[in-house]
Amino acid sequence: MYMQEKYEKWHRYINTDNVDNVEVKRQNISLLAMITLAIVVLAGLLIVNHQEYSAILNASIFGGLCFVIISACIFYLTPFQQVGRIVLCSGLLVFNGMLIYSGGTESTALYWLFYYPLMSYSVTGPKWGSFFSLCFIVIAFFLLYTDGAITANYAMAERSRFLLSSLVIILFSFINEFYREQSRTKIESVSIDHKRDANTDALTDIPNRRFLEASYFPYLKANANLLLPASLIMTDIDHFKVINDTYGHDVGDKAIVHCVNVIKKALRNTDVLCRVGGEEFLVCIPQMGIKKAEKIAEKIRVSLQDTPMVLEDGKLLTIRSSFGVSEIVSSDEFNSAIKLADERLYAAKEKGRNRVVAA
Ligand SMILES: Nc1nc2c(ncn2[C@@H]2O[C@H](COP(=O)(O)OP(=O)(O)OP(=O)(O)O)[C@@H](O)[C@H]2O)c(=O)[nH]1
Repeated sequence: MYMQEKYEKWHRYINTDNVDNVEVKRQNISLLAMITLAIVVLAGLLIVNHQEYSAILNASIFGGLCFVIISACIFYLTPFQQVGRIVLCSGLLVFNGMLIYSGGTESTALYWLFYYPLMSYSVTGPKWGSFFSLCFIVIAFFLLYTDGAITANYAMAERSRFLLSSLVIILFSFINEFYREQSRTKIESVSIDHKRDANTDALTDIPNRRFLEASYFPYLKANANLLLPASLIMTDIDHFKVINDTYGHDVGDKAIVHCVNVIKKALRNTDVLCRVGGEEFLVCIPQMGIKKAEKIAEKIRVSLQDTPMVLEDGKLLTIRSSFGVSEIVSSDEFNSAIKLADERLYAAKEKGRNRVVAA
């Protein structure tokens, strides 16, 4: 869910799952590919070659395999997915150091290590990818250029070419990942702005009916244990056509904004006010039964009646409204609760308007 301080509280309920999901999927697929590949290659090497390998090489391959399995468990079995990614990259970093140290079969270990910067950027993103790549280069430099630090037998030219080509890979991995991240953030913010606009009523700046169906009701359903019972208050300005016909459409628009401001003042920060029709609004009140909601509706009715709109010539225009209240007890009742609130609203109109009907 989207949350940013400059926006109003209801914006955080706008469903942005499809915006964030693609990036998470990309990182997860990279991780899955890396885990699968690492398990197949490391287990295969151990099974086939363990008799030919030195003890330190067998130990480093086995240690690498354990790290991969531990990180896969953290990633898939706990909520700490970034920790799983970091454990994987840390484990493979240690494993790479041990490979450089032992040299692998006939000191060919360096050929196996170019994957690491690419993998760490792809799995953990630009910041952690740079951190792991930097550690990788520092460890490789130390091992390759410290006399007696390793048992492997690399040619001098091989050492310098390995470090240089690793640096080139790191540079391009960084550029790639950094700008991909920037463009993703930009696209994400444009996409979120579009979503926000599509969920907002242009005249009043409050959420519209689409917000209810696409974002808010799914949010209430997902958190039913915490937020239900909830109540709905449907309200419709009385004789609004007369206001339009008497004062003009512009004053009609201002009257709608005036009502929104008055209704908002009677609500809590967690309540959501939506414009669901021309002069029809729906208030959603989580964690509230119908009895209390009826009182809130009455409070709104009275404050609308007692807060006339000031016209341009200074005259006062009293706006009244009718209300229908219903309750959502379980998460399959959203549509029926809206229908019931609507029916009660029209019962209030039938009974003479400017009243609340809740039964
Ligand atoms: N100014 C303005 N008028 C609107 C807007 N949306 C709808 N309307 C008008 O609101 C009026 C609603 O009229 P009706 O549905 O007959 O309802 P009413 O006059 O309020 O009568 P009751 O609801 O029965 O009390 C219509 O004339 C619409 O054109 C809007 O955004 N701005």
